[in-house]
Amino acid sequence: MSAPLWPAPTVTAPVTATVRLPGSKSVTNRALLLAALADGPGAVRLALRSRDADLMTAALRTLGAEMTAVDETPESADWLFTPGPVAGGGHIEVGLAGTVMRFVPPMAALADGEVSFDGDPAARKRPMGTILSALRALGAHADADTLPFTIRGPVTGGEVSVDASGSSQFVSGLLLTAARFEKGVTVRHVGPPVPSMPHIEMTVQMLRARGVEVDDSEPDIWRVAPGPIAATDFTVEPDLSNAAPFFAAAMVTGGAVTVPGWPLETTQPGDLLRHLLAEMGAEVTRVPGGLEVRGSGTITGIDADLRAASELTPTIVALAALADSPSRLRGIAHIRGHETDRLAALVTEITRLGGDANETEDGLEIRPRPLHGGVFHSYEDHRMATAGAVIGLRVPGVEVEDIATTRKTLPDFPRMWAHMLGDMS
Ligand SMILES: O=C(O)C1=C[C@@H](OP(=O)(O)O)[C@@H](O)[C@H](O)C1
Ligand SMILES: C=C(OP(=O)(O)O)C(=O)O
Repeated sequence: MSAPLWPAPTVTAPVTATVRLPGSKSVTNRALLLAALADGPGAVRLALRSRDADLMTAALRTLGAEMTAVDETPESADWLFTPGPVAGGGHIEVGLAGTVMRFVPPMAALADGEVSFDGDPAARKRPMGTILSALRALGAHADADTLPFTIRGPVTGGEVSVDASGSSQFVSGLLLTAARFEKGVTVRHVGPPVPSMPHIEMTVQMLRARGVEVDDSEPDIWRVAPGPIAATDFTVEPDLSNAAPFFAAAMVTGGAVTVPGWPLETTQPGDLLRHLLAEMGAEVTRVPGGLEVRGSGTITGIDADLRAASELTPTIVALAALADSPSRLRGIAHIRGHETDRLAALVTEITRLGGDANETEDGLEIRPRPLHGGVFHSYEDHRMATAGAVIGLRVPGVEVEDIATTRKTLPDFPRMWAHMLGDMS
């Protein structure tokens, strides 16, 4: 059965809007897990509500966390935690969430009893072997190398070598729980470069903010000392990566989009949009309390290494397909293991609309050509769906299949998109 089609709105006038974004998926899911492991009652405020965040809260409850949502809106919740021992015996559904499938198993290895994991059919294809072998090396039992699997502790911790070139989440997952391992952990990466390094910095910074001792002074080695994780009252930043399609709307239409609450300093890789979009021809300005992106309507192609911010690739590709010169994106071989094989999916969908793109060993080449309408498939990938919406702004007749898949990290993308466009479409 095919998913419903969403006619992407096309606009001719410049889009001018302020777009308030809900909390970061990456920060929310780290903060929730750390609050559940903390040494006392704490709070996670303005936590994202979305499929990935809901999967994390359900997983933590399965592991015994006592948590109550207060001040709920459709987009956010303030969670109050009363931590207790990690409980085994349960089953956890990870959906298609990398942060749940890679961050929760190390925590489950603290439980006294088995914990089983499964996820969407597409999740069974995502790489898991690296973190499951690492958990085995640290004392736990894991009965498979992909979903579904069962974890049984105890995990004692110690030293482990991993090849994290497939995902930074292998490192983040081990570090997040490691302070609770008897011996802490030393993770040594051996292999091609680790992608998405800002996400590891996010992990390290959030651990340090909770009193955990982390040594990252040597490249590719992270040491976490055993000890308590301090309880905090913590507020989640807006999701800067999710700003990408909205800023892209300003660029495609020659308008201006402002995102309030853009932090002055952050570990979110979405902050790299400031440089990437400027390089593609946007005027990017910090305005009081936010960030404004203004487009001229003309987009310049880009030659960029996106390894640090690989989750921005689908939006950058949508812009590149509408640019006035070719683009080359490098350093992103590992996104073949994201929600879908993003390199293949982007080439297929851009080509389907009359565009010209190809895969390289570690990225994509895009040569702009006039595009026509058609179905843009989303492959259960929220960022593929929003890339289709961006192209549809300029190309009439684009229909995005399964726009609801955007619920992975945004509670109501179609409403936000319509709100941004006002009555222009
Ligand atoms: O730790 C995180 O929150 C994330 C890390 C990155 O994963 P990869 O290192 O697999 O790219 C990123 O792409 C993903 O969206 C979120
Ligand atoms: C790669 C992504 O997600 P995940 O956290 O599931 O890895 C993403 O959001 O682009």
